[in-house]
Amino acid sequence: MEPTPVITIGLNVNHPHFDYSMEELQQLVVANHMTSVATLTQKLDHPDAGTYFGKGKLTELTDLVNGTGASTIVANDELSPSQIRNIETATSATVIDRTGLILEIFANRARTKEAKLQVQLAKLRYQLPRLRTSASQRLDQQAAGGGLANRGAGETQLELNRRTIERQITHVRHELKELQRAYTTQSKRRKENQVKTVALVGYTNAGKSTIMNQLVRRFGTNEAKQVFVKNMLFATLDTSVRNLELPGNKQVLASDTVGFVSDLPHKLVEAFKATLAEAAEADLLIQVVDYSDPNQELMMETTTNTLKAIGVPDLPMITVFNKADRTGSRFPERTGANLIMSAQDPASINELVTMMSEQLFADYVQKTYLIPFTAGDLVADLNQNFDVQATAYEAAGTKLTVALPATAAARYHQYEL
Ligand SMILES: Nc1nc2c(ncn2[C@@H]2O[C@H](COP(=O)(O)OP(=O)(O)OP(=O)(O)O)[C@@H](O)[C@H]2O)c(=O)[nH]1
Ligand SMILES: [Mg+2]
Repeated sequence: MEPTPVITIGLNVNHPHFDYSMEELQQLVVANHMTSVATLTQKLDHPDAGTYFGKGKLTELTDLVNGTGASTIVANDELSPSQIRNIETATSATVIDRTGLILEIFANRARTKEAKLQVQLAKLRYQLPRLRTSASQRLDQQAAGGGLANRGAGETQLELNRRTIERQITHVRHELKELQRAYTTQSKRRKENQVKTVALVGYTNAGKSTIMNQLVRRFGTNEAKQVFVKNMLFATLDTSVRNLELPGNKQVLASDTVGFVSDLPHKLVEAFKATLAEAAEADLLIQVVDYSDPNQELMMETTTNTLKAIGVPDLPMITVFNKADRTGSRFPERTGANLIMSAQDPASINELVTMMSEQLFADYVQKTYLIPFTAGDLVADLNQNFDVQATAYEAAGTKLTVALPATAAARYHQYEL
């Protein structure tokens, strides 16, 4: 199927990164299987309350619609319902705003039950106020035309629609709660098992899923389970968790999360709070940045703000400047908790894993034990669960040098040399 041709429009109201946000709108359009055939922008002190653009620009837009034959207009801002309707009336084209566009992408891309419910909830919340405004304006028109009887009927219909949506919202929230209860149980079990968790977070298209796949390929306990990678905004919408075993028998759960974007609709941030709970509870965050993108600072700022908005606390973080192969920079190159790297480069992945290990297993201690031959099971235990660095067989038993968490070391205290 050919992508739908659209016209992208934007209003520059003192926007510090206006050009970039328009560029990103083009990519969002592509992610929704559309293509922008023309762009129209205007600089104003404030949007026109009724028509977004000023009068002259609106005429220009109408001409552009007629000239290009595009039947859809995509606006770079969230529009009011009356702005949408007025532009549609003037141009005879369908208008989608930035929030509606992102909601559509998410709706088409959601795969798991939870993601689908989250998106559905966000859509319903987006519709609710729109329903009220548009319907009440219809009521005004009816009232102007006379007939009080009509007005009553209209109100009833409006009430009915609103109640239907509210009921759906309640229903979806209930289903989500059920799912989250299951999730909480899982996460509690993980905590009890003291398995360390890391979450890959960052701007959409930075390479989070690619890094996840490299980690799974090299350290995964179930190699087949790769995650979806694509050069497209919002390739990942669900959090996927994978088991890793880092060198030294170090168990780690890694989660790949939904990417962020500037001006991510508030309703969606809300909606993905639960999905991103994985990140909120992680022992370590790996923020992935596209080092080859000139707008990387803005992207990092957006990531920080979004993490804050969804209530992720200040967690230990490694910042990965990815796609260095597309820049002139040397890689892998580490400075403190920052790593310049490429997801395609095995040495980079090794360096990242070293950094992860250092952060996650800082509470590991090194011990030397002498395990009598009568307690041979313990030797197998230590080998299976921890990082055994040296083994020697002596007359009194097996001598092992092991790196292990302090809490576990307490269990073997009596054998310590
Ligand atoms: N050249 C180069 N390309 C990369 C690198 N890492 C990822 N990519 C490419 O960047 C694109 C996006 O990668 P993903 O891993 O899907 O990005 P993501 O951060 O998971 O994106 P979302 O799921 O949309 O948030 C894909 O085309 C990858 O092949 C890298 O180190 N170098
Ligand atoms: Mg991804």
